[in-house]
Amino acid sequence: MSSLGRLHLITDTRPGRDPLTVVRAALAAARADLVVQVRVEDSATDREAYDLTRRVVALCTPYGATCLVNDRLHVALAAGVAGGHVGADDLPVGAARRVLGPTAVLGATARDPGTAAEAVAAGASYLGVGPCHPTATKEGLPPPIGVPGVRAVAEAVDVPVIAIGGVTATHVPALRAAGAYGVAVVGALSTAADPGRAAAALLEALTC
Ligand SMILES: Cc1ncc(COP(=O)(O)OP(=O)(O)O)c(N)n1
Ligand SMILES: Cc1nc(C(=O)O)sc1CCOP(=O)(O)O
Ligand SMILES: [Mg+2]
Repeated sequence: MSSLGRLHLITDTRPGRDPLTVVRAALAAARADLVVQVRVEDSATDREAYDLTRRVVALCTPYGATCLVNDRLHVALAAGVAGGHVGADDLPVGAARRVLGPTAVLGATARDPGTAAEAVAAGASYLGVGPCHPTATKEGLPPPIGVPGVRAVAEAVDVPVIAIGGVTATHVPALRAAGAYGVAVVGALSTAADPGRAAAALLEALTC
């Protein structure tokens, strides 16, 4: 079975957010079960992405947690992280696999079974599947696919399915029953009054 962590925290770098404080709290709760995906605003420079990634790596390493980089695979390679995540506007999955190499963790966004199967054939080692539920974190997404949409993808592939989009701990049982291996969240941790407690609740729901 995959050793990929089940709780994926995607950094919230919007103005006024404090991503490293959230990462620290989540690591204390989820330890090696945490995957931190460094995702910066499109307007951020590569230097800013690299600097944030290096700081996240320094936090993750003592816990054995995994760090990935969203979109910017050159930053992932330069920072020495475990891999990256790509979607429809990024490098194609096959090209991303060539960039990262055969053993890297490579996530791909898939919203339907056909796209999911193609991504796996091209080298994706996990899939980000959503949006499961409405979310205010990202604009321009298609309508939510819901739990049935996650199930349809999970039934079509044999790599871990990470459900994303408006996910909170209360959604996790249904998503797991639909075949999700884990979840990826922004707001459930970055807007929580107590991110450590929120991470513990998500992890408990994912592993109970
Ligand atoms: C785990 C996970 N799933 C989906 C996404 C979305 O990636 P993408 O479609 O490339 O959109 P951006 O995040 O780049 O705006 C993700 N990042 N992680
Ligand atoms: C970055 C991203 N990608 C999505 C997709 O469906 O591809 S949903 C999303 C935002 C997830 O944030 P939250 O947990 O706050 O809803
Ligand atoms: Mg992307």
